[in-house]
Amino acid sequence: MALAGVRVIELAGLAPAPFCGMILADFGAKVIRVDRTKVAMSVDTQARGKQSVAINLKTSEGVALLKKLCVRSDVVLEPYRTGVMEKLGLGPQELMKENPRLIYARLTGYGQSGAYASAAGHDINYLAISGSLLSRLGRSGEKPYAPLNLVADFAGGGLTCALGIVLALLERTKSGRGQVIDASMVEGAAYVGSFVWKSRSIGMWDRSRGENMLDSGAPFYDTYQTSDGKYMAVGAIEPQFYRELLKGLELDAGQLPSQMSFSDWPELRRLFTERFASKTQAEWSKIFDGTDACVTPVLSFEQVSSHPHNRERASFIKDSRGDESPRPAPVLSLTPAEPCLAPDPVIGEHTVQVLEEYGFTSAEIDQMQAAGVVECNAVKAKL
Ligand SMILES: C[C@H](CCC[C@@H](C)[C@H]1CC[C@H]2[C@@H]3[C@H](O)C[C@@H]4C[C@H](O)CC[C@]4(C)[C@H]3C[C@H](O)[C@]12C)C(=O)SCCNC(=O)CCNC(=O)[C@H](O)C(C)(C)COP(=O)(O)OP(=O)(O)OC[C@H]1O[C@@H](n2cnc3c(N)ncnc32)[C@H](O)[C@@H]1OP(=O)(O)O
Repeated sequence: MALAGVRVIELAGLAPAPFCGMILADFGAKVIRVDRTKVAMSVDTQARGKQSVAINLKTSEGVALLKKLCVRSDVVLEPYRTGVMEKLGLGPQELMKENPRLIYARLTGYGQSGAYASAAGHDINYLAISGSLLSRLGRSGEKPYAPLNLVADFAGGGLTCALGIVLALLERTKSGRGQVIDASMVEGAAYVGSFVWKSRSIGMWDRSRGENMLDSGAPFYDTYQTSDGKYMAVGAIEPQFYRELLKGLELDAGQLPSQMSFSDWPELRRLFTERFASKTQAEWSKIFDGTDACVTPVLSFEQVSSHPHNRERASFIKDSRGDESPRPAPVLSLTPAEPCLAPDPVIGEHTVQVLEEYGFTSAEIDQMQAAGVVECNAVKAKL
């Protein structure tokens, strides 16, 4: 796999950093998640392929231990509020002094500087501050709407940070040096939203929220309920695809206003709504599959892996417990990801194994466990 041989120390966080760690693990990195001790259960639902070491960083021995792990690692990924790592004596200066090749990835909401740097926040706040995004999301006449926590946490945060890490690893092959990555979810989300910013120049966002072509304003770019309470997604933007949409809906283009007549959009939407409500999702799929109308069923969790397209590409995988999740993307022809199918690690499951790999003796591990510096839960995990 592309990242085989790369060692990552991931400090346990909420959502974006775990996703970043999972991407690296899926593509072959050895990812060691550092959990707190005395925690009943991990909230990391994106722990695929990771190992867990439980270290109490509120002890000087725990801090010294983490430093030792970082000396022999390629990447440290930290998800804490600005200044937390420095307070622990684990800031970039300390860790990179001992390992100048270390890539120090800091994944935060607001970045390492600026008025909000040390404030608490979540996806919705980062999306709000990114400006172009939250202010533009939502239906006409309604308040802004946050679309799950996908944009800031995962696209702007976890994914962007993973890109930064891979870029830094690539650069290190030339300079031999690591670097600090300041991955701010506000900036990552705004960057993901570059299209919104840069397409203002062609008038894409001249109208109010929810009244433009791609923000649910246009009737040909929206979802419609079917007679069985399911939905179809319509993305028939280009005229040739729009013609196919009308054909499938059995609407006569000659009797309708022009596609791009804003003032007629409400009437067109009413017509489309009425038509879609007359058949089931399966019936509409049969009509539109194999056409260029850009009309697809809105699939539920239950439907997704059995949809013919996803099934053919094996786009969803099942782990050893039978739980389904998306296959890692993209697909690399030479070194594809090989996602681990074993259950996620419990906290401290790999403490002994990892510390032994990093050169600690059994006696040293026992001593740290007795002193409450580390927690080893391997036996519990096998029960
Ligand atoms: C919208 C998403 C968030 C969704 C998350 C939800 C999925 C989950 C949130 C709550 C979960 C539920 C809850 O936990 C209760 C149940 C628990 C049960 O086990 C499972 C079911 C639950 C219902 C559970 C279910 C779900 O998991 C939840 C609902 C997001 O937007 S995520 C993005 C958040 N933002 C960031 O990541 C930006 C950067 N980070 C921050 O700004 C802050 O970290 C943050 C997130 C604001 C949290 O601030 P906090 O004050 O709590 O922490 P920090 O200031 O960062 O400091 C960390 C302190 O911890 C110390 N520490 C770290 N590691 C160790 C260690 N190994 N040993 C000892 N101590 C450690 C560190 O030194 C800091 O200590 P100090 O405060 O003293 O400096």
